[in-house]
Amino acid sequence: MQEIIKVSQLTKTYSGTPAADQISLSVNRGTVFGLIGANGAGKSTVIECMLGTKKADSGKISILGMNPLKERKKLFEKVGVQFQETNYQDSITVQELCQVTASLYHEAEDPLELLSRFGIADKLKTQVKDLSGGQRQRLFIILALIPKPEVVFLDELTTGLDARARREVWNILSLLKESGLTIFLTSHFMDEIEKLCDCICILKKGKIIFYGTVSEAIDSSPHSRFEDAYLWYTDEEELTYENL
Ligand SMILES: Nc1ncnc2c1ncn2[C@@H]1O[C@H](COP(=O)(O)OP(=O)(O)OP(=O)(O)O)[C@@H](O)[C@H]1O
Repeated sequence: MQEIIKVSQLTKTYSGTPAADQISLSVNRGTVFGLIGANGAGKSTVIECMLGTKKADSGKISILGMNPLKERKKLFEKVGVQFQETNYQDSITVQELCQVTASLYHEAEDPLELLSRFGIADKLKTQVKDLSGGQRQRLFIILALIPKPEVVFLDELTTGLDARARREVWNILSLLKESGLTIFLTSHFMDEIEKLCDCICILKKGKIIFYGTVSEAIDSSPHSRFEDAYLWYTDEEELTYENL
């Protein structure tokens, strides 16, 4: 299997406190990798350093054989990104946003074809702010796919979606995986991680506390359900009980 992403010993510190501490991971082509952990565990920091939007203090990062800091422009022709708090101007329509995005790349997918494939071609003239949550997330996936990427980064893609919309997004991601796309995602939903990810990495306070498959995570914990195992790894279980 071809290694698409390789991170070795990545460290990023804010005011002396490491937000990412000696992180090493590897993602093979056509697989789905899930980076998980509690709020503040360091997921966004790791992703931003991987994409070169933040500079790591130390460590090596290679995506599609490129260094994201040195070859950012070239890399972004091959990588699709959807960030957690992407803000678009309020009055922009779906069509305008797709066109602006497509214009950023040498070789772009036809947005109309993608909109049709994901069932929102009828929303072309709709303003992005007027889309439902599920339609907006589908649009964000489409925007990430416009550069015809070999790998996509999806940060908390299904947050705020209802159960049906989440399932729709899962189906889309499964189809994309079948088509050979490599997917790197973060999520706070363990059912989603269990359903989609071939390999996971659990972060706690910037450090990797588990790396492997969901089944391995369950097997190495005292629990039989993945969410219980995750809470056990991250010590969130007590907190959850206290909150009940
Ligand atoms: N620019 C910054 N300056 C100082 N501290 C920061 C900065 N960015 C992040 N941090 C800190 O680094 C730690 C990791 O934050 P990060 O956003 O990477 O976590 P996360 O796992 O993505 O969290 P969430 O699930 O809430 O999105 C947190 O303690 C956060 O407060």
